[in-house]
Amino acid sequence: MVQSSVLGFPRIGANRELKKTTEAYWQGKVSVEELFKVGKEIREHNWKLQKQAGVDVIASNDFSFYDQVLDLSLLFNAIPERYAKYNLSPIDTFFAMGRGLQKKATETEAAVDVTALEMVKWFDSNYHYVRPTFSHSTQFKLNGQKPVDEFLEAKALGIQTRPVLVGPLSYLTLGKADKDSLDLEPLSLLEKLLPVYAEILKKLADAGATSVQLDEPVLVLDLDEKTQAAFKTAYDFLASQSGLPAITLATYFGTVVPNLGAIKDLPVAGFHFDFARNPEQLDEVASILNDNQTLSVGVVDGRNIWKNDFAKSSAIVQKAIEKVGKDRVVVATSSSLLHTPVDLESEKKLNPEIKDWFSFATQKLAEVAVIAKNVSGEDVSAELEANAKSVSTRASSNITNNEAVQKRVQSIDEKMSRRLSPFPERLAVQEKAFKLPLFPTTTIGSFPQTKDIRINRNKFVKGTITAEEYEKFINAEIETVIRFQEEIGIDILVHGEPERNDMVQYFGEQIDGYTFTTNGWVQSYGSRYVRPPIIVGDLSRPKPMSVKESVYAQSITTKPCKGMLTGPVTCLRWSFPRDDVDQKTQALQLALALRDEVNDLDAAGIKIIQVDEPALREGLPLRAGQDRSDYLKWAAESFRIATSGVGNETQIHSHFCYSDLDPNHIKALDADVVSIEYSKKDDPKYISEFLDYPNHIGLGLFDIHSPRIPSTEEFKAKIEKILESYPAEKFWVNPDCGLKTRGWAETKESLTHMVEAAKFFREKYGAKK
Ligand SMILES: Nc1nc2c(c(=O)[nH]1)N[C@@H](CNc1ccc(C(=O)N[C@@H](CCC(=O)N[C@@H](CCC(=O)N[C@@H](CCC(=O)O)C(=O)O)C(=O)O)C(=O)O)cc1)CN2
Ligand code: MET
Ligand SMILES: [Zn+2]
Repeated sequence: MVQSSVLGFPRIGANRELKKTTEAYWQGKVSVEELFKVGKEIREHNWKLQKQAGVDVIASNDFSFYDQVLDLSLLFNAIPERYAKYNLSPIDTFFAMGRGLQKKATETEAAVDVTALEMVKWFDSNYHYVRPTFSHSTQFKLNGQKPVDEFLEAKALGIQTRPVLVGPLSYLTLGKADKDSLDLEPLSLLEKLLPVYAEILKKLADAGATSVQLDEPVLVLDLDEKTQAAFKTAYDFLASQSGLPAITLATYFGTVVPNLGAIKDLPVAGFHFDFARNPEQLDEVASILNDNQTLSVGVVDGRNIWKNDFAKSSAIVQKAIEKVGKDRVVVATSSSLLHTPVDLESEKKLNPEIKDWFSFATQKLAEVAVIAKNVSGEDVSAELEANAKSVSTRASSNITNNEAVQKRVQSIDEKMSRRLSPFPERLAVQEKAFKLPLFPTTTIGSFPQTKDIRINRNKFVKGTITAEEYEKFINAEIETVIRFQEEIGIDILVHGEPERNDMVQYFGEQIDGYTFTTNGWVQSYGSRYVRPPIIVGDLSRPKPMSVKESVYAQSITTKPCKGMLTGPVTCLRWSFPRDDVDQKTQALQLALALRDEVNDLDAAGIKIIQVDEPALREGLPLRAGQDRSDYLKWAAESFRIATSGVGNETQIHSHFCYSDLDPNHIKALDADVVSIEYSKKDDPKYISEFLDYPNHIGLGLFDIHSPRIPSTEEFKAKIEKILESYPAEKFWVNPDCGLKTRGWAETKESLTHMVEAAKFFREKYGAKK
C-alpha cells in the first residue's frame, strides 16, 4: 500500500483560536496556561483530523505560537544578548524576538525595551519568518525540547507522527549576522550547530520517533558551491550519529535539479520533492536515489486552493512508482498546508458552482489519501469520477471568460506604459504645484484598524447597520485621522484606509472575476492573517473603488491628500491566482482595472496617488534565469500601465516592504516617490545600493510591527546616519509601512517624534541652503 503524507497543517485553528488567544495573552488578558492549553487543543484537533482523513504520515512540530523558524532559534539558543539579558520566560523571550517588547519598570521587574528581529518573506509566499540572527557570541545549545514535547503529546493520543524541523542548511542560510558581527558568515556556524541538531534528533528517537522531516527549501534557490558542499558535511555528520530517526529531506516551491549535486549520495532515508509545481523534475531526481531511499511525491498543492486533478496527479505518482517501485513511493502535499485556508466547509456564501472547484487544507487531506489509494489499486472510482466532473465543469465554465477584458489586454500598446515626460520634467512641475519642504513627511496609508472599526464593518457586512450609517462612521474615522495629521504637522496626508478590511481583499471584493471567502484565513506572520481573494475569471473593474473616501478626505483639508491603491502585482500575488491562465495575463488585467482607478482619482482632484507594490519582490522567480527576466518585465509593465494615464503634475508614489529590494527593479517602475522599509536594515551597504536611484525615496524610519515607540532623538540619530551617505534633497520621512496593526497611543507618539525629527533637519538644512 502506497502511503500518504502531509508536510504540515495550518496551526491557526478553525476559527482563528490561535490569534485570539495569543493577542489576549499579549494584552495580559489570559494566562500563559490558557495560551498553552489552546495551542494543545489546536494540535490535537489537527492530528485527529488528519488521522481520520486517512493520512499515514502526519507531521508534528508544525505548530508554532509565532513562526517555525523562530521556534528553532529559541530551541537552539540563538537568542541575541539584547533579549537574553532580560531573563524573561522562554515564551516571552520568543515573543520579544518576534515582535519586540517595551515594558515600563514595575516594583518587581525591570523595564524592557527591545526591537524585534527582522521579518522576511518565506520564499515566494505571503508568509513571513523571523530571521535567525547570529553573532560571534552565539552559543548553540538545546533550550527546551518543543519537538519532543509535541511528539509525545501526539503519541499520548495514539498518533505516531513525523516531527518536522527546518534543516540545518536552510536554517543557517535564511539567517544573517547581527549588527555587532557583520563579518560573520552564518554558514561558518554549521559545525557548531550540527551537534545540537543531532541532540534534538536523538531525543526524538528516544521518545519513539522513527522518522523526521527536515525541510531544506533553500535547495530550490541558486546556491553557491560552498553551500552545496555543506549539505554533504551536514548530512554525513547526522548519519554518523547513532540512534537518530530516519531522515526525510524535504524541498518545495521549485525544482531542485540545478542543485542535484548537493543532495546526490546524501545518507538520508528519503527525499520529498514538489511535483505540483515542477513535475518535470521527476526523471532527474529519481535518478539520484539509491536503492533504499524513499521518494515522497508532492502532488497536492500546498500553495493554492484548486481542487486536485486526480487523474493528472495519479499519473505523476504512477511514473514515480515505475521508477522506484511501490514500496518506496509516498503520496504527499507539495509543501506544508500552512499556506491554505483551513476548511472549505465553513464557507457558506460561495456560489456552489465555484465552490466545487476548490479544496482547502482539510479537503486536501482527503485528496492525498485518495490518490494514495488509487495508485495502490484500491477502488476509489466514485471519488475519481466526482473529481473528473469538477475538473471538467470548471474547464468549460463560462463564468471565467470576459471577452471585452481579453480584447483590452490584447490592445495594450507601448505608450500606455510610459509617463508623459521623464522624471526630471515631472519633478519640476510637481515641485511648483506642491511646494513641499525639505524632508517631506508622510505615512504609508493605513492608520490603526481599531476594534471599533472592525465591529462596525462586521455590523455592516451582517446588515445590522445600513450603508449610510457605515459611511457616516467611516467618514468620522477619516476626519479623526486628517485632524491628527494636521495637528502634528504632516505634509502629505492620508485618509487612513479605515474602509478597507485588507489592502488586497478590499479591492478583490470590488473587481469582477474575483471571489472571496468569509473564513478563509491564512497566516501571514505571527498573529496576523489574511483572507486572500480568489481569482476565478477575467478581471475588470465595474466602478470606482476608492474615489469616494479619498475625495472626502481631500474635501476636509487644505493640505494635499494622497490616494492609496494596491498595485497589480500585489493584488495578484496576495490572491489565490487562477491556474488556467498565466500570471502575466492576470497582472495585465489588474493593471487595466487599476489604470481606470488611478485616472478616476486624478480626475477627481487627487494629485498624489500611491500604488503599493510590496509583493513585487516576492513574485520574483526564486532562481535567476529567463523566467525571472520575463517576470521583471511584465511586473514593471503592469505597474506602469496602471500609473501612466495621468499628467506630469500628478505625483505617483509607490511603496515596498518585507523584502531585500534590488534598486533596479524599483527604477523600472518610474514612480516619482517610493517609500521602502528600512528601519531594520542594519547593514549600511543596503543604502548605498540606492544612491544612484534618480527619483525620491522615503526610507522607513520605524518598525510598524512593534508597539515600541522610538524617541525623537532616536529618529534624529537614524536620519543623521542616513544623511552621511544619502542626499537630503531626495529624502522623504515616513514609517516602514502602514499603521493598521498599531494602536492609536503608540501611533500618535511615534509619528509626533518622527515629525519633530524631520523639522529639526529641515531647519538645519534650510539654514544651510
Ligand atoms: N493581504 C495582505 N498581505 C500582506 C499584508 C497586508 O496588509 N495584506 N501586509 C504584509 C504583512 N502581513 C499582514 C497581514 C495581515 C495583517 C492584518 O492586519 N490582518 C488582520 C485582519 C485584517 C482583516 O481582514 N480584517 C477584517 C476582519 C476583521 C475581524 O477579525 N473581524 C471580526 C469581527 C469584528 C471584531 O469583533 O473584531 C471577525 O470576523 O470575527 C476587517 O477588518 O473587516 C488580522 O489578522 O487581525 C497585517 C499585515 C504582507 N502581506
Ligand atoms: C503591506 S504594504 C501596506 C500599504 C498600505 N497602503 C498600508 O498603509 O497599509
Ligand atoms: Zn508595507
